[in-house]
Amino acid sequence: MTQSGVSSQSVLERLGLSTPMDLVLHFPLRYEDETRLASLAQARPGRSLNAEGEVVSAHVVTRPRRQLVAQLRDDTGEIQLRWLHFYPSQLQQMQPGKRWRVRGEVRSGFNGILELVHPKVSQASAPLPQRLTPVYSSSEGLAQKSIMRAIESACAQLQLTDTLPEPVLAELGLMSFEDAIRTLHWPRPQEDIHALELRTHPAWVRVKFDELLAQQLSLANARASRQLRRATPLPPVPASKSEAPSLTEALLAHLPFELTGSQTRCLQEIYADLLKPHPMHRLLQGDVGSGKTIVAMLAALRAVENGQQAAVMAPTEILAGQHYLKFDAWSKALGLRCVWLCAGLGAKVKRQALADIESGQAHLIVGTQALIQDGVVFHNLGLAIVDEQHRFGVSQRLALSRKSDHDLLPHQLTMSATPIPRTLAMTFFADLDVSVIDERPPGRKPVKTKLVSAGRRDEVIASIGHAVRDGGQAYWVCPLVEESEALELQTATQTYETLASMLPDLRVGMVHGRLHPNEKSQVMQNFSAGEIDLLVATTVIEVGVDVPNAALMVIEHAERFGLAQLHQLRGRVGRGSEQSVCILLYEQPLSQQAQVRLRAMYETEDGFEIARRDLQLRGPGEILGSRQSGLALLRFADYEADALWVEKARDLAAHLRETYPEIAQAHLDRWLQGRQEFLNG
Ligand SMILES: Nc1ncnc2c1ncn2[C@@H]1O[C@H](COP(=O)(O)OP(=O)(O)OP(=O)(O)O)[C@@H](O)[C@H]1O
Repeated sequence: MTQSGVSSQSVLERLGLSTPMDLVLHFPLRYEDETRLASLAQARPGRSLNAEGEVVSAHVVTRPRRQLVAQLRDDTGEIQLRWLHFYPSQLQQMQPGKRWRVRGEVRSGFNGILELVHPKVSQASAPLPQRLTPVYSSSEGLAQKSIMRAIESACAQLQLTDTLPEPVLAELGLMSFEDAIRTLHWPRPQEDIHALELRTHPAWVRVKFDELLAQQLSLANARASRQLRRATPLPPVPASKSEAPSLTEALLAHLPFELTGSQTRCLQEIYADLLKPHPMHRLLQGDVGSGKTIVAMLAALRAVENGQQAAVMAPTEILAGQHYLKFDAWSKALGLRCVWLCAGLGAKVKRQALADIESGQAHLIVGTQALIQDGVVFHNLGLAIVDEQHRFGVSQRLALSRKSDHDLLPHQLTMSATPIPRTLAMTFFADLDVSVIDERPPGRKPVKTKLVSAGRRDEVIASIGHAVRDGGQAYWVCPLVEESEALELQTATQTYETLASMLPDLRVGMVHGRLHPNEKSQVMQNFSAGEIDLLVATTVIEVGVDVPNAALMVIEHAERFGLAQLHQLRGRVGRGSEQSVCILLYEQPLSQQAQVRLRAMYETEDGFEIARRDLQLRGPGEILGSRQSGLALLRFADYEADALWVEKARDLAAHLRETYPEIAQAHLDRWLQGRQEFLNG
């Protein structure tokens, strides 16, 4: 029991330390060196001191407040000891003539007198510890000693045997597990405290490597278990005897453009997966406007050609609606039926849609989360396409895959317009195969980005008037109000009214999150059809909106938006052959972070570069979604600083699984203890 009466066990559990492995991996925050004694003359302000001496005097002073002050002396000098709160026993302890060992941080007190405030006091001449003293993060009611004892007993219980064979350690230049753990908890005096605290010490390298290895093994297991699942292979279907072109050939002939090399390569990668009797699990990445939609449609057609259905799910009605417009137009051209499903459908239309999905009359189905609701029964779902997957929870993503019959899983293609560097993707989405569209359709001019201070708002409004009178269309993106959707709507409405009155000859429209889905898609359709000149919008237009004639975008209060979000928004322009302009209106003063973001937007239009800078600003967890990326599995390793080890861990994981599965299992078992995330990858 601890002083407060709470058991140490329950405090440890509150700290998340419930298994022996949790305790073994509860490393010190810092260390103190009590293995050497210094003389009092060596005391320096700001440094810690471990010294012995004799009490010369001790008394209680009452001004400015009651406190205990003592003087300690050795052959070289003196130091003052001070307690702001004290027990009578401490006054007793400090009787003149007694010798003590004291330890603490030296500070320069009143009149420059060097002193230790609340020093640690122990017997003089006691043997010095042989190891550096660890200091652990703790919680009220749990003494450092109790944590140390718990860790010691956990180490004894686990025995710290190595999961990796000697030759592997030698080849990688790694310390043994036991040495690493002992060094981290009880370092020898000669160890480099700095490297230990900065987590660059070889002992840290070993722990981080073990963690990365467990992560890679876990992801590889997830991938392997997918290989055991079955899916219907979707091979190319030869054109019919009548020599009519296949659906794919017909669509390619119908398109007003040729696929880029990048699109073709990604499509080939998808086709190769679809040939297999296991479910595809591929991420299609491409910068904004790189042309992912047509690649997804061609993949969907491969399912349809094989007599299977394909479904496309997107996280917002606007995005799903944009996809639907395209998929439906292509379907009509091919004589196929594409069905739309979202929450706001009227009862009759919904009934018909559900019936068509179940009977197989619907070849393609596009919609929102409504697709994974209980009432939706697919006739035979061969391919599930999920857009902007990081916006869905894991269970929602998987739910669509489970919408197939029996034990056959559909193939799964996820799409993302938030490109992350390829190596990062391969490392952290190790359970996904990745295709990247890294080329833009030809003829696109780079978007001109201008940073304009809010003081020049009126000039900007006037320039919209000019652009529209020249036949263009424009977006005006309203400020993000994170705290309140209602306030955001209010701002949008005011902006709409101001712009409409300042630009009376323009047809101004407005779209925001609170609109009924049908109204939203009506506004978007009107804008696409050129019936609206200026669209005032909240960030609902962030993803997927594709109106090539809109070549001007103004983002108000650009400093409030995240970098990825600004890039997505800007991606709505620059989709036609016209020169596009994106005006970032900002309000002074700018925070340091906002300056970095706006500068990045000004300097580059490359989504991968933007993603790289965003990673630096926000760290990967925010961007990738920590749960689905395997990042949740990492407590110690850092994706960037330890990139070199990530690759080695990946190689070793593959080697062990192939050649020494029992070692792979033992390693994973050790790291699994208490870490549920490792269980299913
Ligand atoms: N190979 C191509 N050549 C010319 N235009 C193309 C090509 N591929 C796609 N496009 C056109 O480029 C525009 C952008 O394509 P798409 O909407 O698929 O981009 P995206 O990758 O989905 O981007 P976002 O994530 O921003 O929506 C569309 O108007 C599309 O018709």
